[in-house]
Amino acid sequence: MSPFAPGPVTVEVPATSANLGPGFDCLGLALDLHDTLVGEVVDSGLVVELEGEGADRLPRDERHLVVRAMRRAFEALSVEPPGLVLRAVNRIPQSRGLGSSSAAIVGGLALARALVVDGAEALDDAAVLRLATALEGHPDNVAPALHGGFVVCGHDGADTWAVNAPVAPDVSAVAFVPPDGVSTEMARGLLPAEVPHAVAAANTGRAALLVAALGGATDQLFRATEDFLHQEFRAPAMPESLALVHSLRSDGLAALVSGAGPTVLVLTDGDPEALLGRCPDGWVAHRLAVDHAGVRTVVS
Ligand SMILES: Nc1ncnc2c1ncn2[C@@H]1O[C@H](COP(=O)(O)OP(=O)(O)OP(=O)(O)O)[C@@H](O)[C@H]1O
Ligand SMILES: N[C@@H](CCO)C(=O)O
Repeated sequence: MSPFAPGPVTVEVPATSANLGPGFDCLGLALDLHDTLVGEVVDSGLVVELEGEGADRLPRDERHLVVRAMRRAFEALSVEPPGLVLRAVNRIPQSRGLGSSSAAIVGGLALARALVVDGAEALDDAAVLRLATALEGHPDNVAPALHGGFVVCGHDGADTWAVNAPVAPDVSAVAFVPPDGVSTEMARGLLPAEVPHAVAAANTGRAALLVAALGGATDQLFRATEDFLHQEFRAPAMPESLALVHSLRSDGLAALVSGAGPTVLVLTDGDPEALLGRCPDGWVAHRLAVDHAGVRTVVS
């Protein structure tokens, strides 16, 4: 009997915003903007069809990140498909700090396990989180892409963990996406090896406050999105993003650099429409609700 489920199988995977200000590498939020992946096991070969964001740039062979993630999942499940077709409709802007690589990784792992009979039991969410974190290098985008909602997460040499925390129903976000990207790898290279104890202490307080603020104490969102660990260090790679963050914050708005940037995200418990006029020329503004589902298989 074939170990593979009859295809094609479709998964949808959300964009994510990591850090959210002070939660460097440990806080992330899933957002209502999705890539769609359709996969099928066939007799031979590899076909990759792309539409939308990155379709003119991304490789259409084994180097494609979704394909690499799928291969990793098949390996973990001890199966090897004779051939594979992947169709991707990409809506998440890439290299902008909205978790596109994590969406590709989590989407690829989820798609592969859905293509294997009993794959979801053999490769459960905890296993997907471990594999995805290993591929991405840190968990704060992959965890919300997997689970949806607001996630507190971390990893060390032995363990990877992710816990959902509540989000007040009136919280939503506006993302201001600049025309040019910055690679996460490059942005991580700008960070210092050490910070003073007082800086670490201040940042810890803001991160803890953010959990309470998103959970309902929304009058604290402005203070709770203050960061001391990464945003300013990355300014040389994204000066316009930092200028926009400063300008929005000077008006009391809970603005932050999304992930490794350069997108600027504003968290609000008010009318997001009112923020759209702050979008710089040439940038694109997205009003984004919180995604509570995480990656999901679409049953047609
Ligand atoms: N949908 C996709 N399909 C295939 N590869 C992708 C896809 N999305 C991203 N990638 C790969 O990941 C790279 C971008 O990853 P990077 O971590 O730099 O940015 P990001 O994930 O968009 O931002 P952040 O991690 O700050 O949220 C792209 O250059 C591409 O190689
Ligand atoms: N925590 C990560 C998120 C981007 O992937 C960073 O800021 O580098």
